[in-house]
Amino acid sequence: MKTEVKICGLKTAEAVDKAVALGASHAGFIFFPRSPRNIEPDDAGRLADRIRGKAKIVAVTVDADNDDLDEIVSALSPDMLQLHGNESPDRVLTVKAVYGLPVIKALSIRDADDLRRIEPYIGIADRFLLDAKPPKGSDLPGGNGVSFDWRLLDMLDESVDYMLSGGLNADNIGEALAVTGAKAVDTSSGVESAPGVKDLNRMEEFFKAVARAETDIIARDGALAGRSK
Ligand SMILES: O=C(O)c1ccccc1NCC(=O)[C@H](O)[C@H](O)COP(=O)(O)O
Repeated sequence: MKTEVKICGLKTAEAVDKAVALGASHAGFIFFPRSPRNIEPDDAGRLADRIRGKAKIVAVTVDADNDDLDEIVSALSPDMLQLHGNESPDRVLTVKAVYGLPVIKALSIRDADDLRRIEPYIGIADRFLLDAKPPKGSDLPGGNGVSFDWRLLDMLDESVDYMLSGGLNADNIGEALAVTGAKAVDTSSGVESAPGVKDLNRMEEFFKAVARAETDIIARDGALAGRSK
């Protein structure tokens, strides 16, 4: 099956068009003023109009209140909301009820206890984005370009629908997919030339690396199945 790819932190028409041309399943827009990827809702809405129906439009917010969400949802008309702060399961339920949109709940992972924090959201969040814990000193909850130990995901129930995130780039996505078997991945700084500046060549390299990994995994699984006959 084709891996879903979310490109996050899009800010320009060139990057948005390229993401979709390369086959991105999701396009993420960041609404967090401290981020180098922050975008005004109206600007994001204009960019999203270029690709509506071709990739899912995701509004990424951090502990946003309803006033902020009202403005973002009305300007962007997203397909999904990504809640990337400390939103509780109750808050996720409220956001879903108020906006009638599916929610991706982002969780930051460093160890097994962090992964267990997924439990109260199961059946509430529509999808999870498993990102690395921000490094000490970072004032961004995401987009930090760091990975977590992917082997932790061995303990995750197979029914959990998640996107693998955190420090993914063309050099490590093959190993990340081989270790986790993730069906969906997310990248931001790994396809940038500077914070907030998407690099079209790096985006292309990322998609090529995903395609190579898919071929390798099919070959590996085929060889394993052959051996067990
Ligand atoms: O990317 C940001 O600047 C950001 C800021 C505030 C909240 C979330 C943010 N990013 C969310 C994402 O979905 C990123 O793609 C994810 O954190 C992975 O980023 P990276 O490690 O740079 O690939």
